[in-house]
Amino acid sequence: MYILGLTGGIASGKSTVSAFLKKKGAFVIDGDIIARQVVEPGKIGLRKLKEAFGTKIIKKDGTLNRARLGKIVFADKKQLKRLNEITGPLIRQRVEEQIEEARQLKIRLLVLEIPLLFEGHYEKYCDSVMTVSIPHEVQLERLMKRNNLKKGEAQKRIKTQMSQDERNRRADIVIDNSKQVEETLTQVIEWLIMNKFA
Ligand SMILES: CC(C)(COP(=O)(O)OP(=O)(O)OC[C@H]1O[C@@H](n2cnc3c(N)ncnc32)[C@H](O)[C@@H]1O)[C@@H](O)C(=O)NCCC(=O)NCCS
Ligand SMILES: Nc1ncnc2c1ncn2[C@@H]1O[C@H](COP(=O)(O)OP(=O)(O)OP(=O)(O)O)[C@@H](O)[C@H]1O
Repeated sequence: MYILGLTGGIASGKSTVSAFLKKKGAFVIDGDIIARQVVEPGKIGLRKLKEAFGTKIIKKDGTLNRARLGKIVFADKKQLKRLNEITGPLIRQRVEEQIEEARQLKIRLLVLEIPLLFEGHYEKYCDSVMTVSIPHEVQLERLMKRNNLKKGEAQKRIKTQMSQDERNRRADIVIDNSKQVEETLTQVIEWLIMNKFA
């Protein structure tokens, strides 16, 4: 089984690329989905978050108030560290389990889509790492639009992550997503063909 790591800054286009890879037959493990599952009602993750951040981050229906927690952690590094210490190990455990499940299924191409791939050293599970890259201004614009954030808030979120230059330096493949989606997917197809997955 070939494991391709897929990463990129917030709103860079990872989901766009991974949806395409899925369409082309890859099996995708999505870090953002796992991050949501580990804090579902009844899970130990949610209990720990409640202990750390208080009941103000829990909605009336018992689910996590993601917008409220996001406001707290993306404005304060210490709080973000606290969040990561709680969710990080839970996410890693599920990722490792899902990699094993994929091995049993004899999957040929497994995509590990993890926003904080290098920060969490997930490259150690991967045969190679692809990063989706866009200029800072485009990233800011797409993030503000998608998450309905003010410029300052969007800038803060971007700043909590590794710089794009650093990520591009560490990755094996850099996909430019600054133009039309079709142009982005052409680069992905080229990689699939070169590596005999298409
Ligand atoms: C803070 C939370 C509640 C905000 O929820 P929200 O629905 O607004 O965002 P969502 O989960 O869809 O994440 C959107 C993007 O934010 C960025 N992001 C998420 N968590 C983090 C983090 N801890 N550090 C830096 N960037 C992050 C990623 O680029 C991610 O793709 C949520 O992101 C969370 O629980 N984060 C901790 C889990 C985690 O580390 N997720 C990353 C997956 S490896
Ligand atoms: N080439 C493109 N041109 C214009 N808009 C794009 C392009 N690629 C992606 N987008 C838009 O930018 C936003 C971010 O894309 P996407 O959700 O794929 O990024 P992501 O890296 O998965 O984000 P996150 O990690 O924050 O969840 C989306 O609203 C998407 O529709």
